[in-house]
Amino acid sequence: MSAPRDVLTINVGSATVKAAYYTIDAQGFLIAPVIRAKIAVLPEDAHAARSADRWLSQLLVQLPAGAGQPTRVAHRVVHGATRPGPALVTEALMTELTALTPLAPLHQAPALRLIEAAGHRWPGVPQVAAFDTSWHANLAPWARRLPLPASLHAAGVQRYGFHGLAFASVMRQLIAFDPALATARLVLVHLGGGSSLCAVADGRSVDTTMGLTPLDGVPMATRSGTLDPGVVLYLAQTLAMPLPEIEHLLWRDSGLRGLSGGSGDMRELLADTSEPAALAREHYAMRVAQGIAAMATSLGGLDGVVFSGGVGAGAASVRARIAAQLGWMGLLLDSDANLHGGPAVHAGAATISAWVIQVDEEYELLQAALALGDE
Ligand SMILES: Nc1ncnc2c1ncn2[C@@H]1O[C@H](COP(=O)(O)OP(=O)(O)O)[C@@H](O)[C@H]1O
Ligand SMILES: CC(=O)OP(=O)(O)O
Ligand SMILES: [Mg+2]
Repeated sequence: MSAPRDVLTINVGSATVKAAYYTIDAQGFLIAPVIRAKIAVLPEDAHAARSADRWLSQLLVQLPAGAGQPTRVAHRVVHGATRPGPALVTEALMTELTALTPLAPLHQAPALRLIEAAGHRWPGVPQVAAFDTSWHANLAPWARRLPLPASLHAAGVQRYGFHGLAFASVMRQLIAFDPALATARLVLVHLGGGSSLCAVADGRSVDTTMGLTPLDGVPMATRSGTLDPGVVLYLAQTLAMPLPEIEHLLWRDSGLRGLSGGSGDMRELLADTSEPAALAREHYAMRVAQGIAAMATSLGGLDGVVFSGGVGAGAASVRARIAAQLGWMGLLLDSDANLHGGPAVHAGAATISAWVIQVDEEYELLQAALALGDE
């Protein structure tokens, strides 16, 4: 198989679907500007099977006509269980990834349907899947284990962690700014539609806030994050709430949306002067700040914090509010630098450096496509 020349990348997030089109030479160097496309995921897109082909069309019309003939397509697939790296899409792989669908209901099915839609549109064009979970392949054993019996661990009920392409992108860019950070103790704070934190030592994930599914950890736009498991039992047993309703509640009606009683979109919440919106912002910032301290504890100390994602990189006031809880540990932001979005946003007196990075998951997908280029 010859080296890929035109790579289309597709990244299904919970709030957005992002595509990028790369034209590269045989050595993998870009020979034309990257072209990007983005669409919002709407509530009616919950029925992913019907949305994938339309999403692909909507993305393609944002790309120039010549960009319609990729020689390789690379997809972000959120759940890859313990797969350590990207893989070429085969029927066997699709079967394996389909079995993981219940563990990532907002992401897995849409990504798999997009793989099928691209397969129909460009028959014979090789496709690559790159997994969010692969970044966490070296989690500390104690972090990998959930506090449950070993038989469940053996059955796959473990912490996998997510946002791996985003974290890889953050580290790639961060090290370019300051090579010394390659060996530092870092907490990566990815706040988007979904949000998770990652404790990084020597460039590797050792702990993270998401677990078996991307429902765990800090509260998100519409997901609850960590919740007393007794709540789920109470909803089912005492309130007789059917399981599909519980699932809908936890994935789509909780987090910022549940707290505010309205929007889960941080841009809207920041403009909302109501009391529930204020409570939602406060709860969110406190839980994220606690998460940073928890991840720092996993590392035994902290050298740097990096904010990313739509909220993390886009909302200076949210960063300021989170950092305001962590001054005691030496996280101090420079208000001007923070307002302007960095990349370095720490104050002179800070003992922990702070950064803002725009993730480029699409570039990580390109690397995955190139890595499998000659198979
Ligand atoms: N400038 C901004 N300020 C605050 N929030 C923002 C900003 N830009 C985007 N967001 C929020 O970021 C979320 C989308 O983040 P993103 O990382 O792009 O999405 P996804 O999780 O789908 O990858 C949306 O919920 C939106 O509320
Ligand atoms: C894993 C996950 O939640 O991804 P996103 O934030 O892109 O929805
Ligand atoms: Mg994302």
